[in-house]
Amino acid sequence: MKNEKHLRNWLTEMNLDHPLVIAGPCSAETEEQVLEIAHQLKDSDATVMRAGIWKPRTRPGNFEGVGAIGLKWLKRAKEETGLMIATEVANKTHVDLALEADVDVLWIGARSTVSPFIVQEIADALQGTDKIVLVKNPVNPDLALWLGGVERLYNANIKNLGVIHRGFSTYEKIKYRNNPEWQIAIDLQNQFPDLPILVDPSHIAGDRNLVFDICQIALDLNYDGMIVETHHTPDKAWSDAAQQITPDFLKQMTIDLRIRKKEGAEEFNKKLNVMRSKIDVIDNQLIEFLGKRMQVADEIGELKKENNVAILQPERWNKVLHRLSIEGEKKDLSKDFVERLTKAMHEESIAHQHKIISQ
Ligand SMILES: C=C(O[C@@H]1C=C(C(=O)O)C=C[C@H]1O)C(=O)O
Repeated sequence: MKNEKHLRNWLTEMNLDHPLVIAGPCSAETEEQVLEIAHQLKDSDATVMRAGIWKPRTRPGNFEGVGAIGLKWLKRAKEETGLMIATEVANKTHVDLALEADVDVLWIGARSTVSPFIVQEIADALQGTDKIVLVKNPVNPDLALWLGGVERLYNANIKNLGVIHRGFSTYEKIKYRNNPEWQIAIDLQNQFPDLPILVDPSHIAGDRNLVFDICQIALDLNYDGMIVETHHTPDKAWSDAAQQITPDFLKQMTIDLRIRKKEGAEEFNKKLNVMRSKIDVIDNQLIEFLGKRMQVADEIGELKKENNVAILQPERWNKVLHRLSIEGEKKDLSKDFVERLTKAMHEESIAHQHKIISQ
């Protein structure tokens, strides 16, 4: 699959003057709930209403979705409000039932994207459909697996495609439920600038108080829209209560979010170019200094070789890490960034010395 302009046709044809909004509850719970939310979303920016019908949870024993009956409720919501409807599919039966109910947008969940078997089954069941199919990132930070999922659909002649960035699982506790790892989505956009990308702030955040900020970051990174869990009484939701927002909150949020221009005017460009040349000079210096650092690491490697001393020196390495994190703090660099940078430098100097010692 190559990037092609036509990848965004389905989105362009929606003719929206704002980012695409897909909103609705984590799970369809009752017919009344689905219809109530649909009517509250009717005069919002939402074009599509979402609701989970089948909800396999991390651990069994929780509410696992209402099943196929929920599709009837969604269909009724569509008839009454004109909203398009969306749900998650995870196997051929789901696809067949969703197509029968004329669901407009189908998405593949993060736990399905990890499995090429499942994605292929879904792709085969959807073969040639003109429905919109969105692929959530896999739970693990693996861009090839994510794109592989999209490609399986593309190869099954499904042309209305997009991706949803919902963040990645981590073992350590972090501020977010799922780590956004924005760089992965940026890499995806670099390879496929015309493949529509939506943010799922609800699953990244796990907390409704963070939803706005995540949407703003995504818009600043040129995302095309958002899929947001929205419930009329979020605290009473049967699943993911903490991360759902109300339709009113959504309406205010889409007013408050700042949509920035892709490019600026002439005066802006002049100033920008001056600043960018400064960055270019500094980047060159950084590379030059890194090269110099590696030359010294090479000399240390020669010395270690002559004296038969191990490459990794944990005590020295810990001192370097500690010293640079203090220096970084003084320069207003985040601890996390300095740590990652220092580790990357260390890895490179270990690789250099390894090459020397094994010669
Ligand atoms: C350069 C050395 O080798 C390794 C690389 C280090 C670094 O890049 O700063 C530090 C300690 C060693 O693990 C060294 O021993 O000083």
